[in-house]
Amino acid sequence: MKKYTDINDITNISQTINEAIQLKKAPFEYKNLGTNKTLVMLFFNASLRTRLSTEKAARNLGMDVICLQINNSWNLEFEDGTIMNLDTSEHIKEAAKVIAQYADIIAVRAFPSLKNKDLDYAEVIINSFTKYANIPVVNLESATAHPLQALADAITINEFSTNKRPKVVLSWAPHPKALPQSVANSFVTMMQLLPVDFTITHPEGYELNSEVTKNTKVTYNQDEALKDADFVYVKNWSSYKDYGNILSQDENWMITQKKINNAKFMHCLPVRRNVVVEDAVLDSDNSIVINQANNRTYAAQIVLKQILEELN
Ligand SMILES: CCC[C@H](NC(C)=O)C(=O)O
Ligand SMILES: NC(=O)OP(=O)(O)O
Repeated sequence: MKKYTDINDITNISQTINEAIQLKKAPFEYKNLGTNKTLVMLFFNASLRTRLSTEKAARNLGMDVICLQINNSWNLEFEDGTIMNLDTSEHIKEAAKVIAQYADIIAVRAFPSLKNKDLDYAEVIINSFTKYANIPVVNLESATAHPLQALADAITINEFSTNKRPKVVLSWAPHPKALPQSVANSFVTMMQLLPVDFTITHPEGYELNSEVTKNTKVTYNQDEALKDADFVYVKNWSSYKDYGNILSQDENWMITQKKINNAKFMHCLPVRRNVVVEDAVLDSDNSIVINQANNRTYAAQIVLKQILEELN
């Protein structure tokens, strides 16, 4: 693996899932693979799980880790040819090359603007690091994707599946803030690669990018979608069509015990209790969100392992 900015950077998804599950059973088996190698993590936005699980994964492989809240560093310029006499202090061309001298692998979190769809969907920030750093780049959630989250989700579904072709539902839920489509996009992309019966449900106006959803089943009727579900993956996202805007905060889309029945409840976290999902669900045996968050370490570890193997 040369980089992990997109789920399609994984050559064999089922093998990668199985290798991650093996790593989970023996997390220090490759503890010398990353000796004298450094992971530099750059955060333009907040994080808990990604920040901690990715560092844990790197250290499990013997890597050194340096983490920078880069939004507290110099304000970077990403456009070519700009006369930088306003509020940007350093061009990504210099910053990426300088950082690459301190790192063997760079990992970046940069959420979308949710203002400019073309710029966001051009993935300017993470693609600039990939272009100018010339070392492997890992996506810690970018403007349109969260591939490490999706890999952890796939590992979790593999672990908890009780039948060969489980019914998986991605349901939108309300949230007071306008959130990225990144997690939803990557979950949809990952489900399209797995042997699952997959349905997306959301209110009208929340259709995801059709280049992502392709021919995946979509319904505006949440009750119909949730019927006989084995896994219910819940996430809020802002409108793609009416880019970055909140069109609904309909409380009827909040997940309740009554709606979820015996399905396993999944969410990438952080989750707004009693807005996205009621307490009763999160506090029940239906919820596997803690197991799901634990799998973030092994998703990151198998990705870093495959990148290190290519470097060594
Ligand atoms: C992992 C989720 C990160 C982010 N969530 C928030 C609350 O900003 C999102 O929805 O993309
Ligand atoms: N799910 C996830 O990426 O969590 P953080 O935003 O806390 O890293």
